[in-house]
Amino acid sequence: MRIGTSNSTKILDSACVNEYKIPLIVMMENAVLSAFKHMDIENNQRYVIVSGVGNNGGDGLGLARQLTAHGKEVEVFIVGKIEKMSECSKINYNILKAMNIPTNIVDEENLEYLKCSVKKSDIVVDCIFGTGLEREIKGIFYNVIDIINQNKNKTYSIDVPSGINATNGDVLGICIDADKTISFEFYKRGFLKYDVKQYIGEVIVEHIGIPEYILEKYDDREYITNLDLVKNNIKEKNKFSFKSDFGKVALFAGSRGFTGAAYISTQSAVKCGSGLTTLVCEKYVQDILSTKLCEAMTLDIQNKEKVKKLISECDAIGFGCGMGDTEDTYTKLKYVLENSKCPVVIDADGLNCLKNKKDLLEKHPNRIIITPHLGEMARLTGYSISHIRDNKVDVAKEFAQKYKTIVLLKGYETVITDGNYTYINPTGNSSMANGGMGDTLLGIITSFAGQGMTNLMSAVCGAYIHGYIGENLSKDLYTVNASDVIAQIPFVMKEFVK
Ligand SMILES: NC(=O)C1=CN([C@@H]2O[C@H](COP(=O)(O)OP(=O)(O)OC[C@H]3O[C@@H](n4cnc5c(N)ncnc54)[C@H](OP(=O)(O)O)[C@@H]3O)[C@@H](O)[C@H]2O)[C@@H](O)CC1
Ligand SMILES: [K+]
Repeated sequence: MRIGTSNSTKILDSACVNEYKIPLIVMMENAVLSAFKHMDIENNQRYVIVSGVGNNGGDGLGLARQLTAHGKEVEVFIVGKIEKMSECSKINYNILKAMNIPTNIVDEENLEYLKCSVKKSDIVVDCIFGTGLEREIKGIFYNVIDIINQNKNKTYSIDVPSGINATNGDVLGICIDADKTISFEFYKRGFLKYDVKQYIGEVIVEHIGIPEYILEKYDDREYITNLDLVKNNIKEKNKFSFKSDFGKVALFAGSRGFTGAAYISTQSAVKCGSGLTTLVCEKYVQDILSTKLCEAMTLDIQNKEKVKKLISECDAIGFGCGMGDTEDTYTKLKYVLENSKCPVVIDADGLNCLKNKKDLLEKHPNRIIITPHLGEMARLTGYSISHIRDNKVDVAKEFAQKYKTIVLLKGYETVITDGNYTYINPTGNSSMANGGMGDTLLGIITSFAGQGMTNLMSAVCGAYIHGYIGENLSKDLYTVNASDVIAQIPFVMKEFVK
């Protein structure tokens, strides 16, 4: 699914109209018909359409016609100056007048009447503002939105709940509290903002007849990951394959009190299908884990010669889980990066130790994947956590471009980007918010990178599968732990294999 802003909608609109000669009224009617499918006409009879005078309003006027044609009781309210009505809205307005479908122009005098109609309706369809909302909402527009929110039974918003800035999610004074939002072509970027989730209800993204190749040409390269993309990246195991075909990976993890992190990240890589997995750790961690890890090998990190040989031959390396935020961790990371050529996935203390030494990232462009949570990203960038949360896509992209890394910024709707292409992960839930989950994710991503997926796709597919497993398990489990996820990895990979 594509993510877009007000600007992307404008650019797409003008390309369709000017370059591909699709008249706007054709796209508007497609929008009307697409939205109509989601009006739940089987269970509802009374509709109130509230339209502005821009094209979002035009969508509403078209919907009023379609709903009437299907035998529904429809009342239309228009808010704004009729003389400013957009060309396509006017076409739909004139059709309504010719068909004797009653329309009310909202003013101070009939607000009470609007209130009664909203109260009596099954569904209010909000078509006041869409992507064209530009400034703070005041006066009669404010009152209308307030009346809808206070008196509605249900509200369905067309394209954007009126009052929300589609680009950044700011609420411009007031906004419709939608039960459902039917958006066109793009999941609006503003909907990613955490504070806005409470207003958008269920979001459906509908097509309005624009061919795929035009969308591809004009999209912003920002997407919500879908299952097909993940499936396309998980390949059937060829019957003639050897373990060497599935990647040799090493995990640098663990310290005293944090042996679990080493176990979890290593075992995740094993279960994900890596051909050969080695945990590289301090001797005391090795002594604890070498009996627990049956399939993976272990190596004492002080055995310099063997470590050097291993990392020079590895297909991917995971680094950082439970290692401690120390100078020693930084020295080890530097050594790993300088003596290997493969992708390196860095998490947790591997990131914390970089906070004042990001030049190490610059020295190794195009091979590092970092997987910070908000706190780790704050330490790395110097931005506050709230700034990162509200601007997560921009912050992740900026960092990825500057340091030429893949950034996987964890949180509600994890962001994954190489600075050019960006994916938002839709899977996972709060049942997974417990220790060890990040270690699992690192193991999965390292394994995928070692098996030959691109670094970006390793992170995208890793995040998707990790969240997918957690979400499924949470139907039966109150808390989903890392070991629950690890056990499910091979089953889900089998389910996803093409
Ligand atoms: N390709 C697609 O995706 C297609 C999209 N389509 C639809 O078009 C929608 C975009 O339409 P749009 O560009 O006409 O903007 P829209 O949201 O109706 O708002 C503009 C109006 O609001 C007004 N206004 C703004 N802020 C205000 C404020 N604070 N307070 C008061 N007034 C304010 C502004 O007035 P002005 O600023 O000119 O004074 C103007 O009158 C899009 O969301 C989708 O639903 C389809 O129909 C076709 C294909
Ligand atoms: K709207």
